[in-house]
Amino acid sequence: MSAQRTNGVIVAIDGPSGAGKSSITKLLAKRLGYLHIDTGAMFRAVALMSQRAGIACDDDARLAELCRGIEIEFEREGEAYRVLVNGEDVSREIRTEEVGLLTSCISARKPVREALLQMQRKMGVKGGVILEGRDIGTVVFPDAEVKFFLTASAEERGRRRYLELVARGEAVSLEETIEKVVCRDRQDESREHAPLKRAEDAVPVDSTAMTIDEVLAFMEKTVKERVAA
Ligand SMILES: Nc1ncnc2c1ncn2[C@@H]1O[C@H](COP(=O)(O)OP(=O)(O)O)[C@@H](O)[C@H]1O
Ligand SMILES: Nc1ccn([C@@H]2O[C@H](COP(=O)(O)OP(=O)(O)O)[C@@H](O)[C@H]2O)c(=O)n1
Repeated sequence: MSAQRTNGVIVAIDGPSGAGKSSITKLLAKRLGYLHIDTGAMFRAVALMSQRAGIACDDDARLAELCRGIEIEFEREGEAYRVLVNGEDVSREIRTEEVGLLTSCISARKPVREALLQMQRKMGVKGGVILEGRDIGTVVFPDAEVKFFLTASAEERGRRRYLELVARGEAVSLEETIEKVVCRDRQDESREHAPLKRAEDAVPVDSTAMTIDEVLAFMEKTVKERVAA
């Protein structure tokens, strides 16, 4: 293990939307006493700020300038966490479907990826962390001690997202939600910089027919075995 990992190992969890990354990471981090870093929330925060500033999705110069002036923090309170941008709590605002789709465009831009890469490495370098996203095991921490690639069928991931939106009171259809999930995945997989893909040494986990508890138990066991080895 790298000498910089004074707090423990780094666990990377990557995968497409709705695979269960955030839910599992939150629970796994609690069990292991590790810090949870939701990198998707960081990209969402940048997307929200670019929307507010009226920056076009492909205006790299203005996106670079925006990123230079942004400070993103996670404020933790028990199991919950808030996402702060320059001190403002944007936790709710970044979770809409609209911001999700915009995020997928913004996150493909090089200046945005470079800025967040530096922030994420700084947050995780000491170890004792689980980072979840799309490129953690391939780009952010290719030397992470444990890597998972969490997937589920597009139908199941769309169904999960649909249930979440309905519970929030949003009027959406199942078909439309599955379509949006598939569209965002395709965009994330086909981009030039840090596309969504499984690292060769990541453990694949297909959660289509697994409960959250089953996925959690498998990952916890895997991390503990790797750490012991
Ligand atoms: N294995 C699972 N079985 C059923 N529902 C799940 C499972 N994993 C996650 N979910 C639910 O699916 C939704 C999306 O999960 P989330 O953790 O936000 O995925 P991601 O972070 O990969 O986008 C949440 O409502 C979550 O409770
Ligand atoms: N490490 C990461 C994390 C997220 N992202 C981008 O951010 C978007 C939102 O990520 P998220 O994890 O919050 O999305 P959901 O899985 O919650 O739908 C993704 O669709 C990607 O475009 C990324 O490019 N790299």
